[in-house]
Amino acid sequence: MFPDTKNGYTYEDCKATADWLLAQTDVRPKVGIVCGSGLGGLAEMLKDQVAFNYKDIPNFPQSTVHGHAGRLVFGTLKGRPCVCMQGRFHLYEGYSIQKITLPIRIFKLLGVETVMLTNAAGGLNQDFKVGDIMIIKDHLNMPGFAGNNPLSGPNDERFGVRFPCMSDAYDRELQQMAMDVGQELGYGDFLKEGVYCVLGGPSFETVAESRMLHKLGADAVGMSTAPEVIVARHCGMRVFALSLITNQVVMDYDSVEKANHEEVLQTGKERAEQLERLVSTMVTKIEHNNN
Ligand SMILES: O=P(O)(O)O[C@H]1O[C@H](CO)[C@@H](O)[C@H]1O
Ligand code: HPA
Repeated sequence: MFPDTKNGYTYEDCKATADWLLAQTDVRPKVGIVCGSGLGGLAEMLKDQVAFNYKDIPNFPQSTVHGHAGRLVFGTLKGRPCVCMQGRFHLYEGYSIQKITLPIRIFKLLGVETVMLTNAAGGLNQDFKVGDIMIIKDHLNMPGFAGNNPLSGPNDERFGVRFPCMSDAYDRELQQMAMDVGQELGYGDFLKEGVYCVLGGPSFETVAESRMLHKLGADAVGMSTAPEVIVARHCGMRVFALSLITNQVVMDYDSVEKANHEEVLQTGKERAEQLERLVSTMVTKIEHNNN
C-alpha cells in the first residue's frame, strides 16, 4: 500500500487527533521532542510513559525507515511533562510535506511550547568529525526553494500568519543554553554549531552536490527537520535543534568512503547517551508559563 499523500490537514483534523490523545493521558506536555535516525533512546528516558503506536493514532502517518520506531511517547523527563516522537517522517517516504509535519501542529494543540528536534546528518564542514553534535543555528531549505514548503496552500490564521518570519527560527537563548550545558557536561570538544541543509533524499549526495552545498554555507546535510521547524515557528513554538554528525560527506572523487544508513545508525548508538543527556538537562532548565 502506498502511503497516504493527502495534502492538507485542517485545523479540525489536527484538533481531533490532539483531543483523541489528550483523552487518553493526563500528561500535559510543554516540551515536544522529535528523535532523529537511531536517536530514539531519548523517548526511553521518559518516566511514567503512556505510549501510542503511530498506526493507532488518527491521521498519523506510519514510520517506514529503519531506526524510527513509530511511537508517540508521553511522560516526564526529570519531572517535566514531555511528548516524544520516537521516529519522524521524511519526504522520501512518499508522504506530502503537510503530512510529515502534521505531528508538529498536533504538538501545538497538545499545549507544547518548546520543540526540540534531533537528526542524523552528514558533515560538510571540514572541521567537523564523526560524532560531533552540531547545534543548528539556521537552515537551507532546498525543497522550499523549489516550492515544496509545508505552509503552501490555504493559510489558517488559527495556526499562524501567511508570511512567517524565519530569520529567528532557531531560538538563540536555547542555543546558548545548549552551549553552556554542553560545557558543563564536558562535551566542549565535540559540541559545534552550524547551518543545516535539508534535501529531499533518499539518495545521498553526489560529490558535486556536496561541494555546492558547502559553498552555499551549509555545515551539515540531511533529509529532515527544516520543514518541521517552519511549521513549529509558524504556530509560535520555540525551536531548538541538534544534528549528530554521523558521517563525513564525501567531497573528493578519490575517496573510497560511501555514505550508508548503517553507519548513520551506528554513530547514533555511539553518541546517543551524550546527546540524550544534553537534551534532557536542557529540558529541566527551560522555563514555561506554569513551571
Ligand atoms: O533526519 P533523520 O530523521 O535523523 O534521518 C537522517 O538519516 C537518514 C539517512 O541515513 C535520513 O532520513 C536523514 O534525514
Ligand atoms: N546526507 C544526507 N542525509 C544524511 C547524511 C548524509 O550524509 N547522513 C545522515 N543523514
